[in-house]
Amino acid sequence: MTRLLVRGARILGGDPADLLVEDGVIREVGAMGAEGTGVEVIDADGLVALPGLVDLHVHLREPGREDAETIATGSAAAAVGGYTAVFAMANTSPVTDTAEAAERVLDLGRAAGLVDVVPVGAVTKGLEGAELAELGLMARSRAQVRVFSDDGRCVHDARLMRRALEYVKAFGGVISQHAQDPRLADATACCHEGELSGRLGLPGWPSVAEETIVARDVMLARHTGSRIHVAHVSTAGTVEVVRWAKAQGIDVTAEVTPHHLALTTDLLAGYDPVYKVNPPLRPQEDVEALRAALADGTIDVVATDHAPHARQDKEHTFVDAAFGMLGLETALAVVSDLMVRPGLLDWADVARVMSTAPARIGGLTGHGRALEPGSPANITLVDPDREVTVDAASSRSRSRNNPWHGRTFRGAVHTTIHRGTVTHSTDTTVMESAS
Ligand SMILES: NC(=O)N[C@@H](CC(=O)O)C(=O)O
Ligand SMILES: [Zn+2]
Ligand SMILES: [Zn+2]
Repeated sequence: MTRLLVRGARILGGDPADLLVEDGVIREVGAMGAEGTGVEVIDADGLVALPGLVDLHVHLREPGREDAETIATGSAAAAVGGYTAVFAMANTSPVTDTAEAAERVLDLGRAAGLVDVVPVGAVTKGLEGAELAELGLMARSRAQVRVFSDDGRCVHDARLMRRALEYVKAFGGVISQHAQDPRLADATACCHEGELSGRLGLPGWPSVAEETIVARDVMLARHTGSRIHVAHVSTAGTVEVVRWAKAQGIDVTAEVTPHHLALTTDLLAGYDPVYKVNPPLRPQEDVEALRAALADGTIDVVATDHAPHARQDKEHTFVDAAFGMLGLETALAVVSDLMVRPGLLDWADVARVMSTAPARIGGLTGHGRALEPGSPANITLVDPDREVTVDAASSRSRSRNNPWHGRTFRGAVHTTIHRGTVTHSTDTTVMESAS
């Protein structure tokens, strides 16, 4: 029997307690005596214990672009970031649009063994936006797909979106929408449309291209009685729509990325493609609205949209570079520094937005649970006072498109425990007591 004792962690930032883990399950929580023999002990004095983090939105690139990331390297980055489960988007090659493809992602995740890798199924075949994929077969497969998304592309055909919502309702699924009206923001659009895009001569991506799709989708969710999730919200107007829809009782949830909470469009002035991302970085007013919406619960989740890209795809002129940036290893530090330190969120809120809510939205029962006896031992220990300076070169990701290189954050993941096994630790004092 493998036993692990976490000594004196502040549960959700509250009172300290000991957590005893046996065979992948939390057995006891409280004040425990001497550990006895054969117990691995983690001294968690001063650390905060959260339920293992869950990321609703990552790109792991396997199959097809293993030069940018694999399920194994992405899982390693996830463990470093405090994650115990990640939802792997379907925009791989081939696309995850069949039961077999979804099961393959699941199996590769299990083989890597560091986090639960949960496949997201495509909404439409080949992400082409023309014909629904095999949603029911993916749902009934071993992978039990519950989240469907054409992420990278918008499901822009209202009739298809309506059908998809009706379909997934039958098995409690959800559609995660990449909201980008392709007529208002086409594939070349790469900079928030405003004064700066004009000055830089970059094709503009107006906020309204996101907001109109979200407005349409919440009405389709109301009409169908189904569930919609808005991926990577980037504008204040989208926040208003989501707030209104929730007030109507519409079943909508929303996520924000660490980069949209922290970075603004003026970073594009140097034309550095590391800041090229979809949706684009927005002005400060939007960033502030996003922070406020996360704090007041209008936005449910922080998801990274971890989007690794190989050098040859990213190191181009701005207009030719790929969209996307890394996020898994740094998300908790960004949220700690930007949201917890100024008092916009407390650690119980972080547990909600980075674990409980994403697990619930994605239908994962083994994650996001209270740290109490009987729960699976998915636990993240955070050192709220540790300062870390991000070094892109030391990333576990296979890619280097890291927008945080050189930045210092206060608050860092200390240890990640996945199903009772330590998958990441910054602590050299983790020890096995003599048996
Ligand atoms: N976010 C991005 O800029 N890129 C994502 C796709 C996406 O999330 O839309 C990718 O797959 O690289
Ligand atoms: Zn997207
Ligand atoms: Zn994405």
